[in-house]
Amino acid sequence: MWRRRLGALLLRSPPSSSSPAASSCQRSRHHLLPTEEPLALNRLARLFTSQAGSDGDGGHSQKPFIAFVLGGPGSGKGTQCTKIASDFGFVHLSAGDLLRHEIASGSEKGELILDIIKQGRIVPSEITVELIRKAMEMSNANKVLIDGFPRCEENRVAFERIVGTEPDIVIFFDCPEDEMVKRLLGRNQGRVDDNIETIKKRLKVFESLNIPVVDYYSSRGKVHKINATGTADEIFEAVRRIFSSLRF
Ligand SMILES: Nc1ncnc2c1ncn2[C@@H]1O[C@H](COP(=O)(O)OP(=O)(O)OP(=O)(O)O)[C@@H](O)[C@H]1O
Ligand SMILES: Nc1ccn([C@@H]2O[C@H](COP(=O)(O)O)[C@@H](O)[C@H]2O)c(=O)n1
Ligand SMILES: [Mg+2]
Repeated sequence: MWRRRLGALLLRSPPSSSSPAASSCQRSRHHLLPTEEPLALNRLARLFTSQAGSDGDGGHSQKPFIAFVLGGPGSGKGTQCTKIASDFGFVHLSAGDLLRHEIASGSEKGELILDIIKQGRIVPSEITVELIRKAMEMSNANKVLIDGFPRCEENRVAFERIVGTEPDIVIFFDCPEDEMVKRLLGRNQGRVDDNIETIKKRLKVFESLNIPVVDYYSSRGKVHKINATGTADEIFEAVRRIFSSLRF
């Protein structure tokens, strides 16, 4: 059972050091918020030790099929994920949406996340991975799209460590910067990061931290690169060809 393996992995995880919260991808080691590590590890350890060996929880006994969906800000990840979810029966988990939901909850962690998102930086990996892990557990899905994750090498490593698995495929939407900027400035959804100053920072972070992750998965033969120019429907035709050829 993939969850049981995850439990074992968690219980073997070496303790991380605590440090003041900052954007973890800008730092070189794994960091947790001061109160985060005992909370996360205890909760996870409890979950996986109490459920180990029990398939009667209604959960899937097999690892879900996981597609990471990457691309620059405004490249159309969310738009295409909605279509994939509807046509191919995937659950769509957007890392950005999960973080915004945490902000909306009014939690202390949400205040930290808001501050980082306003700066176009990357939220500490353990926070994001824990939100994704919980959402995966709750959805109980066997096909999952994880949109906007991993954004940096540390995100990637934290996912493998905490969730205990790798993506089956990685979709990469390749879009020119001027097109992404135009789309973001026209999005009009009231996002705190859709202003030209933050967009410039997000583009820099994308180039310096996210592209290396795409390169990593390319070297492992997992990346499907899609030209993200044209209409959303035209792009989805290319997406459809990829998903139609998969065996989940
Ligand atoms: N092919 C397209 N042509 C023109 N506009 C598009 C296209 N695809 C998406 N859009 C629009 O561009 C904006 C950004 O799209 P979307 O939210 O899907 O991007 P994203 O990659 O999820 O961005 P972010 O990383 O900021 O969440 C939206 O307003 C969306 O309606
Ligand atoms: N793995 C992630 C994903 C997102 N963020 C932060 O959220 C912002 C918005 O993300 P979108 O995918 O909705 O564009 C992003 O700019 C980051 O600040 C993150 O830290 N880690
Ligand atoms: Mg999005």
